Amino acid sequence: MFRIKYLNKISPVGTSRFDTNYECGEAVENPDAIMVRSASMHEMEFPKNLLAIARAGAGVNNIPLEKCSEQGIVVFNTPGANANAVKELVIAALLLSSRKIVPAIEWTKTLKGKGNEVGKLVEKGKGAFVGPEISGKKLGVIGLGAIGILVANAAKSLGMDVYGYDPYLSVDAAWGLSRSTKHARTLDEIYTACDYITVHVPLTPDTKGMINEQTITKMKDGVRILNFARGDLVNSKDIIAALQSGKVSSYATDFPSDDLIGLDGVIAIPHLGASTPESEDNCARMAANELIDYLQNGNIRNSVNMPSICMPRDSSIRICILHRNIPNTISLLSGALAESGINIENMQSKSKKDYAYTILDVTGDVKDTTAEHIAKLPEIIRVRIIR
Ligand SMILES: NC(=O)C1=CN([C@@H]2O[C@H](COP(=O)(O)OP(=O)(O)OC[C@H]3O[C@@H](n4cnc5c(N)ncnc54)[C@H](O)[C@@H]3O)[C@@H](O)[C@H]2O)C=CC1
Ligand SMILES: O=C(O)CCC(=O)C(=O)O
Repeated sequence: MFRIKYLNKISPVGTSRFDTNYECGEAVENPDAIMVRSASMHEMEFPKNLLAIARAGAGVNNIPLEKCSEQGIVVFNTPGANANAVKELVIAALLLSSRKIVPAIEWTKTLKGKGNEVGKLVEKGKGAFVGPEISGKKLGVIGLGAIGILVANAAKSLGMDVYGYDPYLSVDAAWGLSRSTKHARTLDEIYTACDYITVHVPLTPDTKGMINEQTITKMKDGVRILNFARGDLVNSKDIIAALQSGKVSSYATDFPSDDLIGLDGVIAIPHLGASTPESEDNCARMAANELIDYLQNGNIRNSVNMPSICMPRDSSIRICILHRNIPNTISLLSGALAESGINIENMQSKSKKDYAYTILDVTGDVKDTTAEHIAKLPEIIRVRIIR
């Protein structure tokens, strides 16, 4: 029996994947795995037996990755599963930021009760809400991952001239990108050329505050900025100053903070990027499948802190070892198993930065003490025997 704790509401399309071998829910104690959306886990103490965390979504800045790696906790996310939902909201925000739609709707509400005068007042007042078309304008997309690519391609089909910047662009992503997207080799190319700039990078120490006074100064006067990635990518104080000076004409964000709410030019949305039934279902399904395959088979797919390994089961006993990425670890492992008379039928080992994962399908007399024996070897973080 595995115990799965939910830290947020997870779509039943995912949770229904767990059969009677699982006890699941928000009240589950001492879990083997956790499913989470945006809840912050930075202050949490993890139980010793916690094997995995699945983020039903893309961003993992709410999870203490290094602490998880050190404790042998595999962290999964669901790449691309909510990308279309975010893309659609970003396209909506491009139009909202251009056409002054939100203040216009608010103003229209003030006409309530004016009776037959409404039509006349509308025609008289609408001039305050003129805003440019997006067609023919330059859009800079920073970060061409699952979301950035969809935004770039959709904007292209709406007639925009799209510039993309991503120094780590994957080959798969490059194949998916419209060929007419202009390749910006530096951020400055985006900043100096674009009328609209949208950010789709993860929040990391490198990207934190990347939109700030210094970078805004390089942008065109009246630039419109969209942030549907993470609030801390943009320095709030600097964007507020730029909105007040008119340098930035609009800031659309999915991450409101107290200082931004209600300011002229700010379009603040309550983190709705992934809030569609389709994306909630996709993320939950993918996250549940990742957990099930890891808990039952030791396979790792879409982990952000450990290498991916998926190996078909070759024998009824599988030994899964998370360890540090240090030379000679594999030979120590195979030596220890040989000493215990255990034969390796099949194995895979992969590393990711400082960590590595080895799966061994074995035959022989694997005792419960075998795991304890292997765990005593240097650089081993966690050993699991799956029967
Ligand atoms: N508003 C919302 O509800 C949602 C927000 N997000 C946010 O959007 C971010 C992106 O999501 P996905 O596109 O699904 O992730 P992804 O991992 O597919 O794409 C991220 C891209 O950013 C690129 N990148 C990383 N550092 C960069 C840098 N310094 N400069 C330029 N490019 C850089 C990577 O190479 C990658 O191609 C997530 O990390 C998350 O924070 C994601 C889903 C929903
Ligand atoms: O689960 C959510 O609603 C948030 C989605 C998100 O921000 C992400 O996937 O990074």
